[in-house]
Amino acid sequence: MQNYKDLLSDILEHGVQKEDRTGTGTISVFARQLRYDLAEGFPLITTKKLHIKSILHELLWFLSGETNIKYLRDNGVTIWDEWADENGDLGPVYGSQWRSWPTPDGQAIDQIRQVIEQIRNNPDSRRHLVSAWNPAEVGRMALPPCHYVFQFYVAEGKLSCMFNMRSVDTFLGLPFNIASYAFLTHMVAQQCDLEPGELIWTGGDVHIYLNHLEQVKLQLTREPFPLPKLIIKRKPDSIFDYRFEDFEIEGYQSHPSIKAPIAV
Ligand SMILES: Nc1nc(=O)c2c([nH]1)NC[C@@H]1CN(c3ccc(C(=O)N[C@@H](CCC(=O)O)C(=O)O)cc3)CN21
Ligand SMILES: O=c1ccn([C@H]2C[C@H](O)[C@@H](COP(=O)(O)O)O2)c(=O)[nH]1
Repeated sequence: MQNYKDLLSDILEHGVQKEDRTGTGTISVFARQLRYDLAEGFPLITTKKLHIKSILHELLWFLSGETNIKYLRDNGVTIWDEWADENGDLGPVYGSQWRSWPTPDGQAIDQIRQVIEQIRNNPDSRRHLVSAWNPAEVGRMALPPCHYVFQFYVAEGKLSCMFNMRSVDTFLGLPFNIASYAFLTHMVAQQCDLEPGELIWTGGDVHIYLNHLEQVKLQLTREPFPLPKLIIKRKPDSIFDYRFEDFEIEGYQSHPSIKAPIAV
């Protein structure tokens, strides 16, 4: 994960001060990319300890199509608490757009089901896309999608994934997002009888919040460890049948966690 450290250094060196919606203030650069070969290991940040449970439950919750935080709360995950209303609702965020994008004639499109069918039946297609950015519904979302679109690519028996983010909290959000899409790519590959290929992250407004600067500098003093491995213990019947217990991360060696306040 040296390239993640390089990105932090890049922002410290080239970032310009920008005010932001949360009032916290950031230093920010525009448009960056990171690449991970999933055959070389599972891309978990090792220069601080990550809470894998939150990442995996959030992904399973997206895939279930849910947009109420009840499932997360029931599983001890609090990362969406600040954005939910008094009923726990977030509006039509990721899960809703991924699984039931509304059509003008009152139907709904299950983009996840469709993209998996396409990958299986027409792997060479250049249209393996899932979009969470629905301009007609963004106004009703607690937070407009940050990772707003992802694309799969099949070549030589391998499945690669690129995910795009319009806005990136590089210290708190990005390590979660990279791990989450790595899990998703492994799962889709397994479902389509492919090997995992590359994971590519593309970021737009890539920032460090001003109240994360000390944490970032501490992280930059730490040497990365070798990457762990992901083991998926069985092959579920469909992409919607994975359970938390199906996943095991083997050999995750990391430096201690680093606390930081989240900008709301
Ligand atoms: N400012 C901001 N940054 C984000 O990354 C972010 C948002 N807002 N809003 C929506 C979601 C929620 N996400 C979050 C929220 C909290 C943590 C966080 O506090 N992480 C802690 C561990 C917390 C835990 O797992 O319980 C960390 O140290 O990584 C991470 C991602 C990602 N998103
Ligand atoms: O998965 C996520 C979700 C959110 N973020 C970050 C990016 C920004 O710091 C905020 C969103 O604020 P906007 O004003 O809507 O851009 O949350 C993330 O990094 N990853």
